[in-house]
Amino acid sequence: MLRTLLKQENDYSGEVLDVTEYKYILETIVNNPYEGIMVVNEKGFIIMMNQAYGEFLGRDPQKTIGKFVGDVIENTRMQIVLETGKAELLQVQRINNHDIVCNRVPIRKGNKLIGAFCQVLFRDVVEFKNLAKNMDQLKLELQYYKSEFDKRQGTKYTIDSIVGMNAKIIRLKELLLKAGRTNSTVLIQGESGTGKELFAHALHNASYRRMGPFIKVNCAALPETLLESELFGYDTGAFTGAKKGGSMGKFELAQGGTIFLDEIGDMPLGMQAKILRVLQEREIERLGSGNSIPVDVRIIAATNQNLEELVKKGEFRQDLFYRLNVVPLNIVPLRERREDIPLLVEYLLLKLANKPGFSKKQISPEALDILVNGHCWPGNVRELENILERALNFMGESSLLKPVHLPLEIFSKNMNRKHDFTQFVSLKNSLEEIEHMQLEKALIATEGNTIKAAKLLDISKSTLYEKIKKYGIILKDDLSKIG
Ligand SMILES: Nc1ncnc2c1ncn2[C@@H]1O[C@H](COP(=O)(O)OP(=O)(O)OP(=O)(O)O)[C@@H](O)[C@H]1O
Repeated sequence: MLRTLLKQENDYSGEVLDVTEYKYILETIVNNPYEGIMVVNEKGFIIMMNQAYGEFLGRDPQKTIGKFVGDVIENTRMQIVLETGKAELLQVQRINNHDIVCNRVPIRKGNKLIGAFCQVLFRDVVEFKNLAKNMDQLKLELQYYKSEFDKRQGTKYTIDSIVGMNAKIIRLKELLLKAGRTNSTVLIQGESGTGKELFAHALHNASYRRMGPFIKVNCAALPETLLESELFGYDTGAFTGAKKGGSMGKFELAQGGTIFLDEIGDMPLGMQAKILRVLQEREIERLGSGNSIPVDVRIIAATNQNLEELVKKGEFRQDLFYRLNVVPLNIVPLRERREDIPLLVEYLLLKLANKPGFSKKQISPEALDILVNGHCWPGNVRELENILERALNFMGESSLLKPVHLPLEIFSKNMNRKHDFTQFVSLKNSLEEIEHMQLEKALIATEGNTIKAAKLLDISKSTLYEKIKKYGIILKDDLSKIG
């Protein structure tokens, strides 16, 4: 019948097994030395027992044939399986002082139950427990690597995270989307804190590689020898202390995804030659191995240095520069797109509000005016983010970010600034505004010490208290509560 089945159900064009071969295969399976197998008829009499089961019982299997199963095997439940007709899988059964793990399965011919078989999967539950333990361990390891992998991917930013309506930023976003459709190498240049990494994340997420890994390498952070093994991995014995079995490098980890070579301008010349080779050949060689491994990786490089200048000085390879600069993205410094500052402030205040300990705050027009017009932003968006975070720390319970909450150097530079929005403010109001600011500033500078603050402002302590009351300044021991 099995033979007919094979003939009917298989389109398999190879040779069909004949009955003798089939019998041989089945016998080999039944007699395999790793698994005890026993078969009973519908009445519970043993009709087959393999050598492995016999050895485990310490009996000659042939001599068990025809005996009632309950007389041969301790704690057997074969009769129950025959009664219920239900399989019992992965059951623990105590035999010869061992807790074995077995399957008990009924055998049917049509609707009729004609017997059952038992399969000993583990001769001791300890074996099984060890396996389960190993599996738990593997599950934990898998979870760990998964979370590490997700962390490495860490591409939480998309094109929508790039805030800005400046024409150059819009053009850059368009370029980014176009580059997302290709596999071309991208070189992102821009001052520190302009958002180069943000653009790299967004590009990865805008590309077909978004489901693949995003692997970042800081080329400035490691000495040449370490950088090489970090990038290309190594084989067993590549150097003293090399892990047995070797290790994958970042290029291999980035297979199918993107590798982000940050601070490429700081890469040593020797390494530059090796990166050039990867760009040309699209393959890498682990340290200490003669074998090439093909890599399917998109390369994004970034630097805050002027690479062309470095090329002129002989500190950066010209050929590598050309290879990297296929799609150039030059990020505009913040001082050249001041019109984006209000948008960025709004976005960053929201972003900060999600951090523990912070809540949503508004910014006063005066403070915003200072941020837009009163500072040159050498640290770009990162500096703006830091300044806002610092201000939130100073503000305490106050809901409005005022100039006084800005860092001293920015605040003092802008003390006399005529705010753009100030059209016709009564003299009384503007004087009060300045007085209020000065009071808060002095209290911040003296960490809430009223004697020192009064001295700084050249007024008496009682006048200081009067004014504190007038402007509703909350004095708390904690400086951060001054609002
Ligand atoms: N256009 C933008 N919109 C929103 N957030 C931005 C923008 N540009 C930068 N940021 C934020 O500013 C911070 C600094 O950005 P990022 O780390 O990408 O700068 P970078 O140019 O890579 O800096 P570095 O050269 O120092 O490595 C990040 O928190 C980033 O999210």
